[in-house]
Amino acid sequence: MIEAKNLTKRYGDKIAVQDLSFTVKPGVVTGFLGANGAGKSTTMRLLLGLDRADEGASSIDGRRYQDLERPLSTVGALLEARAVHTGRSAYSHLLCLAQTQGIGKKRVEEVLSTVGLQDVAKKRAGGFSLGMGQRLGLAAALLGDPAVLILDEPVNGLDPEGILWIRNLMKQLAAEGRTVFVSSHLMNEMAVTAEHLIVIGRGRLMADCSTQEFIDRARKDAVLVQSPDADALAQAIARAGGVVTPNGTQELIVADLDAARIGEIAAQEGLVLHGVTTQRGSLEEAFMELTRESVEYSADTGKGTNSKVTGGSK
Ligand SMILES: Nc1ncnc2c1ncn2[C@@H]1O[C@H](COP(=O)(O)OP(=O)(O)OP(=O)(O)O)[C@@H](O)[C@H]1O
Repeated sequence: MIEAKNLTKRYGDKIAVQDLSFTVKPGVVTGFLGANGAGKSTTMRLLLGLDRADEGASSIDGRRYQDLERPLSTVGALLEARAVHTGRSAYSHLLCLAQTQGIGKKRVEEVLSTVGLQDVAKKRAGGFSLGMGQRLGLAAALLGDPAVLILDEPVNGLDPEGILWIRNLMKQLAAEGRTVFVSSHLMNEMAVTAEHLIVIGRGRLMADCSTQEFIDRARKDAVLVQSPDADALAQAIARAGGVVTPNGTQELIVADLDAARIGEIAAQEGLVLHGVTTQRGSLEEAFMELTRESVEYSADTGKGTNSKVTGGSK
């Protein structure tokens, strides 16, 4: 389990992370979502003791990262895939890492095969593509068979097949009971990967809830209604509490009432319906909107001004 309590990190005048508190539980993939520059990498560096928080504290399995006796066996991290000694082969890179923590050769071979690099294990890591570099970084994270994984934008540079592969791997690692904390700026990717989401904007917590809850809350569905009796139907829908926007002479866009209810109203009123289609709002758009609100709020001076966005998020 990962815990962050009131984490704040400043770089000069710039506040990268502000009073951030959350808990990441084992058994599910938790997505760490935020626009570029929201503070995801900074938070992950703080969790891993690579940077010092100005205020607040964090722990992994109840202990500060610095106090872990065998860090690689407790928490595996993927921060920067390119941080590999370019002249070394993938195998020797992993072997060097393994030897610092008393991990054997067999485990090196195992993780190379888990990430699908067994055939290029003896090749120079410097010549690897970005996607292969990500796989190697992931192999390093898995080396100590850790119960906690912290992965910063792991799908970066991967092709669609690689993205699917890493998505399934993360789910499998979580299903094994591990804590999997993965950052991304891509809402749609997180929607299909993570069961729980921690969303930040400008270093502040905006949401901490299940992915389904976030989607339900963020999405504004509308219903497209086609009818030769559009005017009469519009009035009946409005009386029932729907918000109607005419869209041409025979079309209405309705908010705040679902398709089934609209069908019932038409039947009750004896009005002809040609079509009733629920239009799902784009998740990516909803996320951008949420992020934009937080940016505007925090730019606004006031403390705690993002409470509107965080409201009911637990
Ligand atoms: N070492 C640093 N010195 C100064 N400013 C920094 C430093 N590291 C991060 N920042 C700033 O802190 C803010 C948060 O950056 P961070 O990299 O944590 O965001 P992020 O959410 O990971 O973004 P991205 O998705 O682009 O990686 C940004 O405005 C960034 O410019």
